[in-house]
Amino acid sequence: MDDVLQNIMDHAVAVAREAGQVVREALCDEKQRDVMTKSSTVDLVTQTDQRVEHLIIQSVKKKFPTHRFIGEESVAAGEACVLTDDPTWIIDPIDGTTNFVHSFPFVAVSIGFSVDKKIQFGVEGKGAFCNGEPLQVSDQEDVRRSIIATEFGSNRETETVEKIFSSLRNILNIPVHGVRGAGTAAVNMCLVASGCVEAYYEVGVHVWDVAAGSVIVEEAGGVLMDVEGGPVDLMSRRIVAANNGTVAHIVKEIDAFSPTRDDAPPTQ
Ligand SMILES: O=P(O)(O)OC(CO)CO
Ligand SMILES: [Mg+2]
Ligand SMILES: [Mg+2]
Repeated sequence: MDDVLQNIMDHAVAVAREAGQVVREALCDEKQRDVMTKSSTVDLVTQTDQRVEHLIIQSVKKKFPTHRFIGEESVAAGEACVLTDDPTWIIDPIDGTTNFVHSFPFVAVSIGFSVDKKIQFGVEGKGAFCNGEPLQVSDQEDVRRSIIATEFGSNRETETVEKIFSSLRNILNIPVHGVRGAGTAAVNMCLVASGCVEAYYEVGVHVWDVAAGSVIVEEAGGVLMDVEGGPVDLMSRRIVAANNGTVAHIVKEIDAFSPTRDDAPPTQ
């Protein structure tokens, strides 16, 4: 990794730790978990999500004034969600806001960095690390001996819920050892990267949920694909992250659908 990228990554790690401390403290303070809603009554946000995103963006702007941002709460406030070739920070200040609101203790600050539309950190084969320890995906080849992670999302339209349950039924009937969900895409992807979950799939995620996790999974030796088996498209709101191509065959059990893309032009 060249010095410029290393410098950017060091800043990302420092600001993520600072943001993590704010989230950790807010978890113990009911006032900082006051809930508001966004696209639906189950799409939650708090002042802490907004405050943490502001903290990260301001900190990065000071050091890298020409860089661009895609931030979950900025997009919710009306900013465009467009990935260009420019250096871009893709930020989810709290991934797992529903967990956060309920003090269910699995949340992540998720920060990805892209140049030329490719997520950069770690792409040069340097590996993925958790507190300095290298991460490695599971070597399990048999999906029947696997744990699969997924989530139910925040879309409660009947047709969507039916498809989510249809996929879940198919996966359970393989049969797999178990199905789990941490309530955060970023943590689910880190569970794949760390080898305790073989695969994670979801339809309905956003680019800020999966940008950072995608490179962590790949650097830990895993594979990414679309839920219909093609190449992953981080703006498509569909993702499979697996330990290897064999377990990734769960794609044939997924009842795929296509939510509105993150980079779709806003409807008037
Ligand atoms: O808590 P957030 O950031 O809304 O993210 C959810 C999915 O969109 C969990 O990954
Ligand atoms: Mg999120
Ligand atoms: Mg979030």
